[in-house]
Amino acid sequence: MNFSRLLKTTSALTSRWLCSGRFQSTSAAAQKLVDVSVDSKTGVSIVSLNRKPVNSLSLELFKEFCGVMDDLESEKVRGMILKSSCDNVFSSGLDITELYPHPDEDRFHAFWLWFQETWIKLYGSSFPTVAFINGHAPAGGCVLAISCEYRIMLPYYKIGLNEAPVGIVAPDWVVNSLKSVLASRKAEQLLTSGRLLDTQEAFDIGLIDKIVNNEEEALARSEEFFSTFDNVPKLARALTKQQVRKNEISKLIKNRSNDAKLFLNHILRPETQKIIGSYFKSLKDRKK
Ligand SMILES: CC/C=C\C/C=C\CCC/C=C/CC(=O)SCCNC(=O)CCNC(=O)[C@H](O)C(C)(C)COP(=O)(O)OP(=O)(O)OC[C@H]1O[C@@H](n2cnc3c(N)ncnc32)[C@H](O)[C@@H]1OP(=O)(O)O
Repeated sequence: MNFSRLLKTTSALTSRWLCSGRFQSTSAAAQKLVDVSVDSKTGVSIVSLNRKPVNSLSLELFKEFCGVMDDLESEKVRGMILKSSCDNVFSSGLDITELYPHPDEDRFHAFWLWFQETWIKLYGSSFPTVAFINGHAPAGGCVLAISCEYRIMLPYYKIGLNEAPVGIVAPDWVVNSLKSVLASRKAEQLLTSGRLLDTQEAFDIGLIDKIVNNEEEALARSEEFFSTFDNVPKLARALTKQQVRKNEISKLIKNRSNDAKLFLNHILRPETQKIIGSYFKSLKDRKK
């Protein structure tokens, strides 16, 4: 099966979950979790995550994001910049309330499939993608950033995969996305320590590509990146990118339901619930 078909294909079980209307947000019409605008100068789409206060990643946000990615694919956009509408936070990672306390199993299964779907669409997009990391990007926030092709970050924020210290083990598709950006040894150090790096450290190890001081500079640097493809036929660029990324994506597509079951089992373990619970409490207590 060729890769474009594979991207559209998923197991019957997965399709049933992704296509079912269950877990529809009642306020979806009232509040957009993902905003899209077009930079009139460059024709590039700017996609802003808009789930206040910290863009924690919920099932509803993933669903809306995937819809936006489908639209951008069919409009054949020149490029996309992913950023945040929240002050100081790009994304705070998975919404911990999807994981704790003791999530409803059906919802968690659907939540995980939509997280996978988001990664498949972002990592495998045909058009060029830039993450403008305009705030902190821990855990799932970092996953979104490393799924893009190019990363531009404002100073003095933190980025990294801090799952291990909270008892969470990253799945292989996350590990491999990180290894597509960093050498294996650096990726392992970052994952096993769970350390969050500041902008300068992230730049020094190659986790991000540019540091900018404001949005205007970010748009200019993004444009430099997008214009490197101006003389490359769109289809050849897209197929080449997918050629580089297809093994990881194909592996997940063939293993989606199992991957979801594995994480559900992990999350439901009393020890994992306990660790996530005390982590969440410490997050809340920080402000007291
Ligand atoms: C779990 C699945 C198993 C295996 C999968 C393993 C790996 C897969 C790879 C991807 C998976 C990642 C797992 C995660 O993403 S778990 C989430 C990890 N996120 C974090 O550790 C970040 C936590 N947040 C923060 O550190 C700070 O909030 C932040 C620096 C982002 C912003 O700080 P700020 O001071 O600006 O805001 P706060 O006052 O802290 O936050 C405002 C309110 O929002 C709540 N909050 C913050 N983050 C989350 C979150 N991720 N989920 C839910 N709620 C969150 C915070 O508690 C505050 O609430 P209130 O106090 O106002 O009620």
